[in-house]
Amino acid sequence: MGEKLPEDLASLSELDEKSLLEVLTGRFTQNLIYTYIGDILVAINPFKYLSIYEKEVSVSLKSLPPHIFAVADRAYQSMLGRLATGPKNQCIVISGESGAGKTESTKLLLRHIMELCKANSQLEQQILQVNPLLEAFGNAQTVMNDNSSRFGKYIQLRFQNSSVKGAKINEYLLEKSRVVHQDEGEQNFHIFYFMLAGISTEDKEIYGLLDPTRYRFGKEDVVHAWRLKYAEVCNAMDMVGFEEQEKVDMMTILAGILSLGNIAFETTDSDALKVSEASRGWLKATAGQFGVQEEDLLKSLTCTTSVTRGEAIQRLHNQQQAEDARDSIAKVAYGRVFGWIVSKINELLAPKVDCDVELSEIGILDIFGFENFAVNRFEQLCINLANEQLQYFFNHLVSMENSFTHARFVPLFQDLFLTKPIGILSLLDEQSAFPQATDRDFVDKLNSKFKTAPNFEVVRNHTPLFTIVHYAGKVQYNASGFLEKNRDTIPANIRELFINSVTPLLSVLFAATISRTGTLMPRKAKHSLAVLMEKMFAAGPHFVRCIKPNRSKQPDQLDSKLVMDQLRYNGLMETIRIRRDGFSWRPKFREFVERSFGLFSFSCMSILNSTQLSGWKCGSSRLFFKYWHQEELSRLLERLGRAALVIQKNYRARVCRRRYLSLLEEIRRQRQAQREREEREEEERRRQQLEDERKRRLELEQENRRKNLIALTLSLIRFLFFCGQATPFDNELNVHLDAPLMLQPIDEERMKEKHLKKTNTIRWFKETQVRKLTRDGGFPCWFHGMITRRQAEDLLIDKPLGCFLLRVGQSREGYTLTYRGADRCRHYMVEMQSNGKYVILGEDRAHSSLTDLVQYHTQVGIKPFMELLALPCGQVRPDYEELKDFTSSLSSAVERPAEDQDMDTGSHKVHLEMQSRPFPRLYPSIRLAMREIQQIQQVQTHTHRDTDIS
Ligand SMILES: Nc1ncnc2c1ncn2[C@@H]1O[C@H](COP(=O)(O)OP(=O)(O)OP(=O)(O)O)[C@@H](O)[C@H]1O
Repeated sequence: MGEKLPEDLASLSELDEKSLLEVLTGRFTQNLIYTYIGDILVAINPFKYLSIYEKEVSVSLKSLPPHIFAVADRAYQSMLGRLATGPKNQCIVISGESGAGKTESTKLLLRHIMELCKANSQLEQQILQVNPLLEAFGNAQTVMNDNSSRFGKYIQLRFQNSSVKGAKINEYLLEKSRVVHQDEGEQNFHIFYFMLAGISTEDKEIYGLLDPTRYRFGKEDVVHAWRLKYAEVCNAMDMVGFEEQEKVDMMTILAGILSLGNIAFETTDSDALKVSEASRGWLKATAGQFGVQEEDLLKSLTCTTSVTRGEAIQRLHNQQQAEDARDSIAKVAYGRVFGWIVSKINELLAPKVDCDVELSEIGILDIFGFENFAVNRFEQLCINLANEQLQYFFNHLVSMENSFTHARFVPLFQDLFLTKPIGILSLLDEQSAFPQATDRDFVDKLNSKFKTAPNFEVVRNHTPLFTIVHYAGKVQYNASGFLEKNRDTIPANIRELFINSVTPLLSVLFAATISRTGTLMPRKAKHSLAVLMEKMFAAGPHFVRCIKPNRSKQPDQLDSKLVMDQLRYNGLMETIRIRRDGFSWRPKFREFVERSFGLFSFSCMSILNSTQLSGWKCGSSRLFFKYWHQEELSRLLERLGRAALVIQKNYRARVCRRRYLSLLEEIRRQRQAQREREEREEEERRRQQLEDERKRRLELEQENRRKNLIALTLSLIRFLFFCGQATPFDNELNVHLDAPLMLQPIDEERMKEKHLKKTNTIRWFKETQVRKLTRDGGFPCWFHGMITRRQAEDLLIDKPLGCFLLRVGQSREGYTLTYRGADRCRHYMVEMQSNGKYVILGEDRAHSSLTDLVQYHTQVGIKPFMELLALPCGQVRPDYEELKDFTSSLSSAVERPAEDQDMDTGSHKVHLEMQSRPFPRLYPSIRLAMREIQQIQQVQTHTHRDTDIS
C-alpha cells in the first residue's frame, strides 16, 4: 500500500508548483490517475488498461473519489437539479495536448452518462456509435498520437427529465490539408486505410478501388486490425441510421478522392497542360466516382475561368497551379463529406419531441490543446485563439469565486484578436478581401497597429512572422498562407463542377453554402466560438484537464518537466495563482497561528477578536512584553498590517472552504438519498416480478383448463384461413380467440384500438417484410408470425437451453426474439430502424436481415446475459399443421424439421443481396476506367520487363 495522498489538491495547506507535482506524481505511481483541484479534474493518461472503468467498479464508486465517471455523475445530477443548485444546463470542458487522453475521456463521459440515464432505448446505442464514426473520418495517426482527432468537437446531449432524447455535434477546424499531405510518421485520415483494408473484393470492383500501395494519398501497408475497423464503421453507420445508397455514394466519393490524387500533369508544346498518359485512366475513374463529366473535371484542373464585365475569361494553369487545383478539390470534397456526416448524424439523432417541450442539455467540449510548434501556421492561430477563449471562460469562473481578483482577468487578447475594425482577425479579413494583398502586407499592417500592444511582438524578418504573448506563453506565427487559408473559398468552376454531379450527395453539398456544422472558415470559427461561449457561460461548468505523462506513450513513466509544461499550458498554474491570491493557503488553524504570528500572538488575538474568529486562546502574552521595545514597534505594526491581510484572506478561504465542504456534504447526502431511492425501486421491481410470475402461473393453469375448448375453435381457424391471405400472421388468430376464452370483460374501445394496431402491423409486415424474410418460398423455421408472448413461452417451455424463436410484435412494427434461458424465457425486442436495419434493443450491432441477426447471435452472446442462439424452435404446433395444408408459402419451412434447417442462407442470400444492393451512380464508367488503368499498368509492367531483359 502506498502513502495516502490527498484526492483534492485544493485541500493542501500549500498549493504551489512543487507540491502539485509531488502529489500528482505520487498518485500516478499508485495508478491513481485522477486528482481534483477544487472542481477541476486532472487526468493523467495511464497509457495502459486500468480496471477502474469496469461496470462493477463504476457502480461501487460510492464515496466520489476523483474519477471521470464522478464528473459525468455530477453533471448529470446537476442538470436534473438533484445537487445543491436547481436544474441547469451543464457543460464539460476537456482540454489537453495531443495524446493526453481527451478523446478517451469524452468516450468515458458519454458512456457513463448513457449508463446513468438508462431508458433502454436504441438512441443511447446510437449516440455511442457516433464516436467510432467520427473517429474514422476525423482522426489520423500522428507522431504524437496513433489516434489523434484532427478536429474539435462539442457534443450536446439533450434530455427530457432524466432520459436522453437526442444529440447534436458541432465540429471545428477539421485539418483538411491532411488529405493531400502527411508529414513523416503521419498518416491520412483513418477511413481511407480502413476502407482499403476492409472492403470486399466485390465492393472494391464496384467502387473502383485498387491496392493501397497504388494511391499517392494513402500509401500504407494494410494492417489486419483495419479490416475489423471497417466493419465497425459500416456498423456504426447502420446503427446511426445512414441509408445504403448514401453509404455507397459516400464511399464512392472517397474512392474518387484517392483516384484524384493519382492524376499527374505534363506540359505540352503549346501552352496547354495535359494529364499524363499514365494517369488518363485515373482522370476517367475520378470523373466516374465523382459523378461528373471527364471534360469538365479536366477543365477545372487545368484552367481557371473568371468573369469580367460579363465576359468569361479562361486562364490556363501551369503545372504547379494544376496540382494545387487537384489538391484543393480533394480537400474541399473531403471537408464537405465530413461536414455532411456530422449534419446527417445531427439529423438522425435530433430529439423527436414536440418543439414546445423544453429540453435540458449536457455539452462536452473536446478541443485541441494549446499548441506551440517550431513553425506555427494559420491552424495553430485558430486553435490557440480557441484556447484563449476557453481560458478566459475558465478564469472568469475561478475569479468569480474570488470576486476581489476579478478585475485582473479582463481578457487582453480580446482586444488584440476580436476588436472591430482593428483586431487581428478583422485585419486578416480586410486583407483577404484584396485579391492583390500578400501575407507580408498583412503582417506589416499588424506591426503598425499593434507595435505597442502588450500581447504583441514585432519580428523583424524576411518571412512574414509575428509573435503573440498568449496566457500559456509566447508563440511565433508564420503568416505564409494566412490570406489564402482565411479566404478558404471554392473556385467558382469547382463549385459548378460538383453542383452538376449526378451524385446527389455532392451536388447538395456544393450547392449549399457552408453549413453551420460544415468545415469552418476562420470567420465561422469566430462566430461558432462566440456561440459556444455564450452557451458555456449560461451552463454549469465542469473541467477535465488531461495530462500526457511522457512523450513515448509508455505506461508508468512520468516526465516531470513535460507534466509541468502542460500544467502551465492547461492554465492550471494560472488557476493556482488565482487561488493563491484569493485563498490558496489553507493551513490548519493552529499552523496558521504559529506560522504567521509566532511571537506576536498577543496582538494577533486582538485582530482575531475583531475578525470574530473565536475558539482560539492566546498562548503567551509574556513573550510580547519581552520584545516590547520602541524601535521594534514600527516593525511590529508593519508586520501586524501584513498579518491582518493574511487573516483577511484566510478568513475568506475558510468561508469558501466551508461552502465547498457543505456542497460536498450535500452531494454525499443526495447520493445517499438516491441510492436509497434506487434500492427501494429495485425492491419494488423484484416484488413486481414475483407478482408477474404468480399471475403467469395462474394463467397457465387457466390455459390448461381451456385446452378442450381450443380444440373446438380449430374449425373456426380453418374457416378464417380460407378467407384471409396466408402469412405466418394467420397463426395470431389464436389471439383473437383468447379474448372470449379468457372470459374477462374487455373494454370495447381498447379491443378496437388493439385490433387497429394489429391490422397496421400486419400491413407493415406484408408490405415491407415478407420479401425480406422468405427464402425458397418459405419462412425460416425460427419465425413464428404474430404469436403472443405466452404462446411463445409455451412453445419453448420444454425446449433445451438456447432454443429460440422470432415473432412479430402485437402492437408495434417490429419483432421479438424469445429465448429459452436457464431460469426462464427471455424476450428481446428487435427494432427495425428507419434505414431498414434490424437491431436487438441495447445491442450495438445492426443487421441487414433477421437471418443475419440470428446468424450473428449464434456466435456472439446477447447482452446482458451473453446468451447464444443455439437451436431454432421449429413450427410444430397443430395450427402450423393446418397452415401446411393451405399455404404453399410456408411449406418448405414447416416440412423441414427445425434441427435440420441451417440458420443461414449461403449463396442464395448473396444473390438476393446483389440484386437489391445500391451501386455508384456512374458504375459503368468507373468499371471502364478501372479496366483502362489495369491495361496501362500491364503495358507498363511488360515494358519494364522488356527493358530489364534487354
Ligand atoms: N484513461 C485511459 N486509459 C487507458 N489509456 C488511455 C486513457 N486515456 C488515453 N489513453 C491512451 O492514450 C491514447 C491517446 O488518447 P486520446 O486519443 O484520448 O488523446 P487526445 O488527447 O484525444 O489526443 P488528440 O488531441 O491527438 O486527439 C489512447 O489511444 C489510449 O491508448
